[in-house]
Amino acid sequence: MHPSPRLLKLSSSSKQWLTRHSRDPYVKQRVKEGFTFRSRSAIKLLEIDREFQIFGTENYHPRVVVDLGAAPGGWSQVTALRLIEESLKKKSIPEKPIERSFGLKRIVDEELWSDHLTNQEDSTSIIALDLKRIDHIEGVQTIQADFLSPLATERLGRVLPRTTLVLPRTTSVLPQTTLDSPSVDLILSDMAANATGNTTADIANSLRLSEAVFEFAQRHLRKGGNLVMKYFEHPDTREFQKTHLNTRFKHIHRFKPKSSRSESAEVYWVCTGWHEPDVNPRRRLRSLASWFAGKDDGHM
Ligand SMILES: C[S@@+](CC[C@H](N)C(=O)[O-])C[C@H]1O[C@@H](n2cnc3c(N)ncnc32)[C@H](O)[C@@H]1O
Repeated sequence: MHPSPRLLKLSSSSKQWLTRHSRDPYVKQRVKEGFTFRSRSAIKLLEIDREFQIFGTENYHPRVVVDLGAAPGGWSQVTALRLIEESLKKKSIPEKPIERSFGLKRIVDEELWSDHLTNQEDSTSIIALDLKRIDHIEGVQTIQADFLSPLATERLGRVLPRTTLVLPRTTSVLPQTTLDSPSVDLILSDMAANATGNTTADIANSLRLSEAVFEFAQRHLRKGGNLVMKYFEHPDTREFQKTHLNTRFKHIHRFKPKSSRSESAEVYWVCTGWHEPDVNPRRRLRSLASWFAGKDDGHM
């Protein structure tokens, strides 16, 4: 077969990309059964969820999810669909696995969907942020901002649901004290800075994003909350895991989805069980020893 005239005009790297793209089974998978996820990345999140049940188990039901680096919106679509599925499961309404029915209308009818959005008990909050504009997704609030800018912090702070903690009264004279407590159950970050071609600079940029996500978790992730974050394999990212993630999460897994291209250095941290920093020196020493021995899954 002769290549089309349009293909002939492209550079050889673009041609290679197009050929690889058209043969990629995961690109085909995202346009299955009449519904198109906006990104191939959506399939990676489905894989992560299948492996680690990040959207729900019998006794874990995330209600507030923040999706960072969300454009064009594949992960947010998956999140919206999976949270509905889990809520239907709770109500014992038979759900169909979304791998087999990607379309929202195939999973729930309009009535169930609007019931889900208005029912306080079930209400979920999905907030998606990106430098780029994200087209509307039902059930998802979108923010266009640079996550590293103060504007993003301010806008996220404004839309995040508030959970107020009423502290016990110490005396009847002083007024009751209330505190805003963290409200986020799950943070997703598929953020990736544009590659510069300089590995040192690329790793530094990627670490800056990871550190900002960790700071966000310190302010907003509730106890027991979870985090899924993309990173690029490098000794510096190992160090970041040791000094940051290992001190605050109960379990840390490093997971490379099958749908992630093998030539890409991207991997995902799947971190569960956010907790206060561990101050027991003996336990910290034991965990560090097993970390150095390479036996851990990052568990401190
Ligand atoms: C791989 S894409 C995410 C794909 C997305 N998970 C999906 O399924 O559609 C990475 C995204 O990170 C965003 N990004 C990179 N740096 C960012 C920053 N500082 N603030 C916000 N978004 C950022 C990029 O604009 C890009 O859209």
